[in-house]
This record gives sequence, structure tokens and C-alpha cells, in this order.
Amino acid sequence: MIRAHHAAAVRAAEEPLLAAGEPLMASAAFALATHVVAELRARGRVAGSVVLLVVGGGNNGGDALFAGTHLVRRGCQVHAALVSGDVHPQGLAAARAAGVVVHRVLDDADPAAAVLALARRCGVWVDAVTGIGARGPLRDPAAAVVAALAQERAGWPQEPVVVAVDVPSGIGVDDGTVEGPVLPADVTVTMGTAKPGLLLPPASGLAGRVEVVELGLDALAAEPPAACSLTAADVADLWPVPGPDDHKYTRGVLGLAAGSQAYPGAAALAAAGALRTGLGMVRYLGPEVPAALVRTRHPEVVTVPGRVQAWVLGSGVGPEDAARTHELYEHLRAALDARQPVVLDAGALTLLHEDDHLPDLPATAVLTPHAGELAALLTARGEETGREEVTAAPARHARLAAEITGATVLLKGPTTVVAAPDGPLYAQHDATPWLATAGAGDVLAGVLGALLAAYGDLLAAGTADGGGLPASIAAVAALVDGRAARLAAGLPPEARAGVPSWTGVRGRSGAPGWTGPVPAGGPALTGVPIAAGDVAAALPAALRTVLA
Ligand SMILES: NC(=O)C1=CN([C@@H]2O[C@H](COP(=O)(O)OP(=O)(O)OC[C@H]3O[C@@H](n4cnc5c(N)ncnc54)[C@H](OP(=O)(O)O)[C@@H]3O)[C@@H](O)[C@H]2O)[C@@H](O)CC1
Ligand SMILES: Nc1ncnc2c1ncn2[C@@H]1O[C@H](COP(=O)(O)OP(=O)(O)O)[C@@H](O)[C@H]1O
Ligand SMILES: [K+]
Repeated sequence: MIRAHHAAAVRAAEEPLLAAGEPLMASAAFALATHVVAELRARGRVAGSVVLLVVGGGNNGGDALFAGTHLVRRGCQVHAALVSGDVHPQGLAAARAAGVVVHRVLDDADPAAAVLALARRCGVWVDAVTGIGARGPLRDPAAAVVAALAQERAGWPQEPVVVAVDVPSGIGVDDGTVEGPVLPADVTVTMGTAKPGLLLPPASGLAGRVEVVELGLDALAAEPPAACSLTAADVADLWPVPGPDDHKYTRGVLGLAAGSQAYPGAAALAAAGALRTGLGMVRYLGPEVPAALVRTRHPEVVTVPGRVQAWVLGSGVGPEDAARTHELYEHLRAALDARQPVVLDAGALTLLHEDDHLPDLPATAVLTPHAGELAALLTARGEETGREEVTAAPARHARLAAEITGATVLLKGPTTVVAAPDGPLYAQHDATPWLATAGAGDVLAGVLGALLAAYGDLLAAGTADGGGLPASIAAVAALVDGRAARLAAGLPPEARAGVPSWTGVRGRSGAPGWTGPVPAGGPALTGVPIAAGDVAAALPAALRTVLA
């Protein structure tokens, strides 16, 4: 699990160490320099390289200035552009003494142009404008400097390596929002622990590879993270593996009320997702057209009522289908009465648009909206918003929906965000954009439903919030589904480093015009198109990569 903590928690953890005289900044600076050297070495040479430090007025800038002293010792030519009138005094003195060339660009009529002129001579740009002390989006003159560098980099094929110190300056450190200019990084060297903005979209897409520097912030180990990303090892911990005494009813039975006369395919795809996840039985309940399709495609599915341990409701049901929507409502009431976990997808989400006919949901109810569906739900519940606003701040909107409904919310998108009313946020960036295809959400609902069915009796017997288990199950479902999509698309199972790789997003290496060396990790692969059914078919292969 990659764990991320809020800025305030990091400060609190640093405090006793600083009071005890621990040289945290020296450690941070040394680690930063080491990572810069590694990037330079991967690209050919260290000594003789020209490095630009873009230095703000706080300790973030201090990290870079001290790192500059190490880089000079390694034979680099280091320039520091000061974008604040008042930078870390000891860092500045040390940098000057070591031979870093200091540029007071604020004395220039156009600081952004001055930094740009310098930057064009440098192979590495170190972004040390702000770290966890940032308040809001960058202000001028730093904003203008960063905007100019970002624009330069976007249009320059022989790009420099960008290394962000702690976070790419300008991101919402605690919430992952991006409200002003940010210079996308190849690598973010983050101090002590990851920060939520390095995991949460959209800022996570600007951080590149994230390297966490161990600073001995032991107090954080005891604290739940504010945000986290699960990795393969976490899947193995949670995945229900049957033992010799298991039978189909102990493995879990999923009730599936999905699909309609208009959209029968959703029923078959959700069933496929559930069956390939592995469970005792899928019990399909719905109209004859989807039921017949399910029986034809998946003869293992039972289509008569009976005992279930969890439900998937609503995939492939349109809000205009009043009769089917009423059936979903009846299933939901029954599931809540029986304390059974339930996935509310697509048409079932509209049941929550009014709050007077249902009790508050428990966290064992998992909503699976995409951004548009979440915006519609929030708007219906008095928090007017739109798809774009949700996409700009997915974590905040997912959490808000969880608080309003009581449920766990799995918000689909390029990065899947999971929020319960409390507890950590989960950010899973395991898939590929090829997964954005009709029916993919139905498969995911089936995967999630099967996992909840396996844990159904435990969740029904436990506390209403399931002790945070539904959120981690939802994150695991997104991870495995995402891996299956990658394998189906012919990609390696692992999205790089658990967070978006900037190289992958921008297609930098291998792009037309790219003549520089290929970054460590090899060229970005494109993959091939997939259909939703391919994802379900690839689930066993994806599981082999995490359980074997
Ligand atoms: N504690 C330690 O010993 C350790 C700390 N470490 C490092 O310190 C970093 C935290 O340092 P920090 O607390 O000094 O804050 P920091 O991120 O540099 O930002 C403050 C500066 O930014 C400015 N500024 C703020 N908002 C702005 C905006 N919107 N737009 C523009 N400017 C803005 C603000 O100016 P002001 O608003 O005060 O005018 C001030 O000058 C942390 O991320 C890590 O890298 C590590 O070395 C480990 C040991
Ligand atoms: N750009 C993207 N990159 C990776 N995954 C994506 C992207 N866009 C959407 N997805 C994923 O694709 C799936 C689409 O689901 P959904 O929108 O519900 O489709 P449908 O309703 O047609 O089944 C979700 O798992 C979502 O997280
Ligand atoms: K920074």
C-alpha cells in the first residue's frame, strides 16, 4: 500500500524530530541530489550536466539549495533562480559557498522570461517553489514562472528532466486539485511520506514517478493515511481463497438484478465479471430477455430467487424504465433489511436522487457512479454540480456523496477514487484508457459484487460501516479489473509505480520527433483496443499476477 498523509500530519510528525535536532533538511536534500544524479546517469552523464533549481521562499526551496551543493560536488553546473525575495538563508549561503550560480530573477523586468532563458540551457529543472507550505494555487511571480516553464516543456521535444521537490508546486497537496499552473514532473522526490495530491487525480497525473524519501517520521506509521493506493500485495491479503471446507454457499452467492429489455447485455457482462472473480453462485433476477441471454452465455447462473449474500443492482437499467427501477427499489429495501452488502450501479443510483423513501445507507452499500452520474446524484441531493466539477475534484465529490448518503462511493474514471463517509480515500490507477468502453462498468460491478458476496456474512454480522472493509474491497476490485484491462489490451499488468507515469500519459518516448534516450522502464506501450467482455475474460490472468 502506498500511504499518503496530509501536510498537517507531516508537520506534526516532523516536529519532535526537529526539536531533537534531527537534520531532516540535510537528509531530504541529500536524497534529492541522489535522485537527480540517478536521472542524469540514466540519461548518459552526471559531471558537466547543467541543472536549474527554481527556488521559492520556504523550506522546499531550502531542500533544493542544499541539494545544489551536492550536485556541484558531483561535477554539475548548478543555477538557482530565486522566485521569492526571501529564500532559505542557510541554504542560500551554502549554495553560494559551494559554487551554485544564483540568479535573483525578481530584479528582472520579466522574471518568467529570465527563468526561461536560463532553463533553455539546463538539462534538469528542479521545481522547488512550494511544498507542503503552499496556500492555494501559485501566485505571481511564481505562477508566471511555472506557467512559462510548463508551456516551454510541452512544446519542446528535447525536453529536460523535471524533478519536483516534495510535490509539483501548485497542486492541491491535500486534495489533488489543480487550480493554477503546475510544471509536470518526470519524478517527484517526496519527503517522509507521500502526500494525497500525489495519489489523487487530477494532480497525480502531474507527479510522474514518485520516490518517497525515508525521514524516520515514525509518528505517521501509527496514523491511518489520508489517502492510499493499494498494490498487488494488498490484493493477496484480501482476496477470498476457498479452503477445503468451503462450499458454494460459504464462498458467497451474488444476487444480480441488472439488465433490462432495452439493455440486456449489462446482465451478461456483470455475470461474467462476477463468475471470473470467483464465487459460489450468481443468482440472476430480471426480465426474460436478459435472463435468457445470461443463461445462454453463462449456463452456471441460476435464474430463480433464493438465498444471497450480496447484490449488484442497476447495471443496464435506464431511469426511464419505471417498472424495472421499482424492482430495484424492492431489492434494495430487502438487502438493507437483511444487512446485505449491495452494489448500486447505473439505474440503481437514481433511487438515491430522493432521500425520503430510503433510510441512510450503510457503508456496506457501494455506489459505482462515473463523474456524470455522481454529479447528477449530488445535484439531486441539493449539492448542485456538474461532470466537469466532479472531474476537477473527484476525491472531494466522492467524499461528499459518501457523507450525504452514508454509502461507500467508487467513482470511476482514469483513476478510480473510493471514499467512505470516513477513513482513507483510495486512488487506484491500474487500468488503461482502453477500458473506457461500453459495458466495462458492468463487468466492474460484477467483480465488486462477487467480492462483497464472499465477505457478505462477515459484513452482515459486523458494524454498519464494515470497519472500512467495503472501501478496501472496492479498491481491490478496481485494481484487479484495471489489471485485467491492461492484460487484455496487451499491456504489462502493472501501471508504473502505482501512480500515473507522465511518460505514459503524454506518450513522450517513442512519440514522433522524440530523439532523446528512452527513459528507464522502456518505451511507453500503446496496447490494443478491448471490449468489456475481454476484461472479464482476462480476470483469471490478472489474478495470476497478484495471487500466484
Ligand atoms: N520542516 C522541515 O524541516 C522539513 C521540511 N522539508 C521541506 O520543506 C517544505 C515545507 O516548507 P515550508 O513549510 O517552509 O513551506 P514551503 O512548501 O516551502 O512553502 C512556503 C513558501 O511558499 C510560499 N507560498 C505559499 N503559498 C504560495 C502560493 N500559493 N504561491 C506562491 N508562493 C507561495 C510562501 O510564501 P508566503 O506565502 O509566506 O509569502 C513561502 O515562501 C516541505 O514541502 C519539504 O520540501 C523537508 O526538507 C523535510 C524537513
Ligand atoms: N480514461 C480512462 N482510463 C482508464 N480507465 C477508464 C478511463 N475512463 C473510464 N475508465 C474506466 O472504464 C470503466 C467505464 O465504466 P462506465 O463508464 O460505467 O461504462 P459503462 O456504463 O458503459 O459500463 C470504469 O471502470 C472506469 O473507471
Ligand atoms: K515543489
